[in-house]
Amino acid sequence: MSKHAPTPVSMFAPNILRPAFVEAFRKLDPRMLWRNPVMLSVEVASLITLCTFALSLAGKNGEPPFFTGLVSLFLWLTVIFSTFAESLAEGRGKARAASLRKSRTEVTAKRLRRPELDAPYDAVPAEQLRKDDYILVEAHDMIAGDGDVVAGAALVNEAAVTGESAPVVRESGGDRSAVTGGTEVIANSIVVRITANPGETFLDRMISLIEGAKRRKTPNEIALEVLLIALTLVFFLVCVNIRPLSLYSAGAAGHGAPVSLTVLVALFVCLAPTTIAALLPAIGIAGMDRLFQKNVIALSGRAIEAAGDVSVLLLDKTGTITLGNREAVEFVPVGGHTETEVAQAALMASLSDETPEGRSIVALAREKHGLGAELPADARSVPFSAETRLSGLDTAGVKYRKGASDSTVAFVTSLGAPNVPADLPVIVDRIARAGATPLVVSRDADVIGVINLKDIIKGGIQERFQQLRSMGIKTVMITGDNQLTAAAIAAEAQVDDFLAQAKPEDKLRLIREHQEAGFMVAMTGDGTNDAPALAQADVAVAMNTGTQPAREAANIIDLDSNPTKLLDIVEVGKQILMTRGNLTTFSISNDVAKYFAIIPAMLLSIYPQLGVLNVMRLGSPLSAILSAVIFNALIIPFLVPLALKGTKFRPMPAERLLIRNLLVFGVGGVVAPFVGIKLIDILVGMML
Ligand SMILES: Nc1ncnc2c1ncn2[C@@H]1O[C@H](COP(=O)(O)OP(=O)(O)OP(=O)(O)O)[C@@H](O)[C@H]1O
Ligand SMILES: [K+]
Ligand SMILES: [Mg+2]
Repeated sequence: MSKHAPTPVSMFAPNILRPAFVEAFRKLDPRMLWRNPVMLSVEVASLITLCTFALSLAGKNGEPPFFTGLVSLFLWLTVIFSTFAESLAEGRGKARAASLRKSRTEVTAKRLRRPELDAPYDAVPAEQLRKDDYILVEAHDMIAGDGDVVAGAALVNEAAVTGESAPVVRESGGDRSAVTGGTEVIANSIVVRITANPGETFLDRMISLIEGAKRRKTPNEIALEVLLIALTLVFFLVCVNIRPLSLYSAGAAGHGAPVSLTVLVALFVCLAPTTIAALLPAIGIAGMDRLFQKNVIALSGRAIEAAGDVSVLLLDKTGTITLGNREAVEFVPVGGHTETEVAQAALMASLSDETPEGRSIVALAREKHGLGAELPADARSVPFSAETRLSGLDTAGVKYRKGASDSTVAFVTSLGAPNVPADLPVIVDRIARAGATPLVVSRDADVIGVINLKDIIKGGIQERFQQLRSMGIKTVMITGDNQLTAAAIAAEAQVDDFLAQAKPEDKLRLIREHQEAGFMVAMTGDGTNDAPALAQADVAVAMNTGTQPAREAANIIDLDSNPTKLLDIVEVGKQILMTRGNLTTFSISNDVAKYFAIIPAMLLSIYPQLGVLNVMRLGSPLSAILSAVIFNALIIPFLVPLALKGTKFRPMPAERLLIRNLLVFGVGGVVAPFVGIKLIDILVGMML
């Protein structure tokens, strides 16, 4: 269906592996590594062992150089495997960012002196454009910056940003007015009001995000990291105290050697939670990348993780569940008026209405009834707002209005002596029950008729809502539209619940209520009137086809404008949380085996009784320590594919999943090193 910009398919493709390898060494710089304190401590440990290796080469250290050398080598590898995993996770994003940069070529903009299609303009380089400048974009021009269409309508090719090759309509007035810099107009001309200064555009944000420049740790990540640092500190203190203890004990026993610095450092690294610390950054980055491959731009990792815990999804109707091009298809008279009268009044009420609905009414009046009119000189226009749900025009002392049924009836009532025909509710009902939007037309205090605005539900939406339901996520449609239309669309789309006649503040309130009840709330929307609700939601997904305010209030943008994308977002969110938990369990239960390998080896010469702990029957004390260090390093690349691809997601109840994972990774984490260290010990024994 959609053609994506050429990006490397696999994280392990050669053109990703090679730069990641170089990057892995660059990340060894302590100024970069300090973001991962546990790995920084391993780097310091590697440096120390490098020194003990140099000393043993010079014969100033009792230990054999092969031992100190191999320990040092594998400690360095432990750090490099970690930086390599992170670089691999960033790889595909960097490649895509590079191709985005290329598409952001030098553009010349036509800066208008007045915000009109035929006003004179100056040609200026795109970098000189500022917020609130107006530019003219004609066929085959590249749009020079982010903005809103304020006049005209055009076909735009957004492939550079979305990877989608089918052109989309961008027009002034409605919920499809936002344009993105770097995309190309392929037919017609538009006037665009620039909304972002150079360097702050959507493309810029996207590039810096996927390059990792703006990546912040999520609260979950920080919490886990604090735990890992605390564990590391504890093991550090243990190791620091072993040396004086062993010195004293060796003296008191009169035999045995005190524990060497190399062995202490090795012990420290083996006990510290290095496996999870090494893979922690890669897990989050890879998750964002997996979403990105699905054309979803997450502006924060926190939003994705919140999606893993979402229990309610609110969606707006028009433009989110439906295609959003509500078009007038019929004028229906009431109270003995004629169809032409309705068309006439509807036309007058829409002459200055720049929304797509308004324009479609003018078009229908012209095409079907041959009507047309110039905007009268004395006209005072009443623009549509989501608050009033009404729009119209006052001219020559006559008030023309059209709007939601209750709003229009309330308006004519407010004028005094209203004429609301008895057949109005019947007509409004008929249209609404079919899932269309009825707009009631009035001329002063007279209700003349009803406009039928049709909209179409996006394809394949029902089964995706069904899937959300099976994951325990409730879907609620909120719309400014009337009860009957809302009910009809809700039934067709198969959402769990709906709220009709909602004003922007109702959407906001509904979200707050759910949040106060302790639920994580996701909101999907496209309109300016959705922006406050989007800003309040924990997970706020804006359709890329939506308005600029909606896209700014959101923390996730779906380039494909598909409301059911939340399913993918939830899945990736859950995967990130699960992968992190699983690898932490694995990493910590690994320690059990390492105790059995290292402690007896280390203190055997002082306390021969410790031999009973040597259940693994490892070759020699040196080989035991070496094997533990090698295992500790090699387990990281072994787990990289799991960290990057994420734990396979299974829709099952959370508790069962938790127990299953604890069993697999907890027990696996204990068993794996017993087997691994024993095997490496045999290999080391054969080499010596
Ligand atoms: N141009 C217009 N002139 C007059 N009334 C309109 C116009 N456009 C919409 N309406 C009426 O106002 C109501 C609210 O419209 P609005 O687009 O704000 O709804 P919304 O909350 O965005 O809907 P949704 O949530 O379904 O997108 C519509 O249901 C319709 O009855
Ligand atoms: K470790
Ligand atoms: Mg809307």
